[in-house]
Amino acid sequence: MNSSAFKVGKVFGADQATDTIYEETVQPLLPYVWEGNIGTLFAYGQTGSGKTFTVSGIERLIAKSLFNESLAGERKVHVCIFELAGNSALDLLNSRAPFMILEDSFGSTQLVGIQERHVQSTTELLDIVENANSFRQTASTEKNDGSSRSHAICRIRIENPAPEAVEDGILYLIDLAGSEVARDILNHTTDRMKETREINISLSILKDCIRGMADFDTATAAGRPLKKPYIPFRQSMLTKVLKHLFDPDGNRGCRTSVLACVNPSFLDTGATKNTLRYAEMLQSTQLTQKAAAYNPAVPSTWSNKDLRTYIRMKSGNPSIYPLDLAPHETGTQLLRLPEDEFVQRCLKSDEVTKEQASAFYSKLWKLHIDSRRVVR
Ligand SMILES: Nc1ncnc2c1ncn2[C@@H]1O[C@H](COP(=O)(O)OP(=O)(O)OP(=O)(O)O)[C@@H](O)[C@H]1O
Repeated sequence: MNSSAFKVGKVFGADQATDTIYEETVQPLLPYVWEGNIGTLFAYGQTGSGKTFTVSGIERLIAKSLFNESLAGERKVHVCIFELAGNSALDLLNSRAPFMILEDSFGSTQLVGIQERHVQSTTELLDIVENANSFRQTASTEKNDGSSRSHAICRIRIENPAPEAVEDGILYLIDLAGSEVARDILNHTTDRMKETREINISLSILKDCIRGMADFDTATAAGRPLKKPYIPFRQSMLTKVLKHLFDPDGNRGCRTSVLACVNPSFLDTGATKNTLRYAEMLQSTQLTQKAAAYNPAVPSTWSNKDLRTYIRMKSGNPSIYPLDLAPHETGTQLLRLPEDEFVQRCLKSDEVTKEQASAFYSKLWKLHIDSRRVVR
């Protein structure tokens, strides 16, 4: 017999409960997300290896943790749940209505047309998750009678109502569709073959992104960073949603836990080795981004202090009072303000005219758009 060794963060055996997996992999993400960062959990592995079982269990445990007293500070919790099947993005909280996945001018992924629910208790969140799961597309495969034939994503957005809060925290819980090997798809119909092909394409783009990040990290660690890695995250809807992990120009703090699920059977050895190979690659990559450093030409990197300095220096004569225009906002938050409100705030400063305020709004936006061109 040949044996193979893989280095991963932690190993959980068949006798371990989902609670243990949750405590060691996902619970540590919660305080991080609570403070305005992005946490991601994704489960991958071949069909029938326990992804849906584990992620559903974790969703239930999160519903309990989010509303207990251990996380300090007032927050609002918003949830949306959707699936990515083939080339469609479908809203599981709105009877599988289609919606679009787009990128805004700040480089953030936006789910346009999806329904997001404000939840205030564990029971409410549990009901929503259960309701969404009942809409999920499943079918029987050789390995799993209730196999998920789509990627299911639960996005929990944590809004901090405090005025000085920076960004909303986001937790993504992702149950990927299972990969199937050739032996298991011999009896599939044409439609099922097409579906399997689409699943395999999106999983393969995910792997390309992981490999791209791993190569970049290895080169950087060895002191010879690649110029700018090409990571094909815009090639599938799944990796567009996971853009925060793969975009080399990303500027949000994020941490990720990955569950690599395997079947302990002799016939599945090939698929298991493949899953573990990527788990090992992910272990060294860690998919952790740091917030972008301050750049005077990129308004989305400005703190409130940087923004106030810019307003003081560049708002013209008479100058706009920084405290009137941006009492606590960052560069990104000020840019997201509707133009009317921006102008109204400027008009609080002595002798500032509407024309001057509008011109300053345009100047800031021009700088932002130019900075996006440089970033790309
Ligand atoms: N830890 C576990 N304990 C008990 N039963 C489990 C466990 N993990 C999975 N199962 C059972 O194994 C079967 C397959 O699991 P599951 O549907 O979670 O696999 P999957 O990886 O999501 O598959 P697919 O990719 O086909 O959707 C289910 O009947 C599930 O209840």
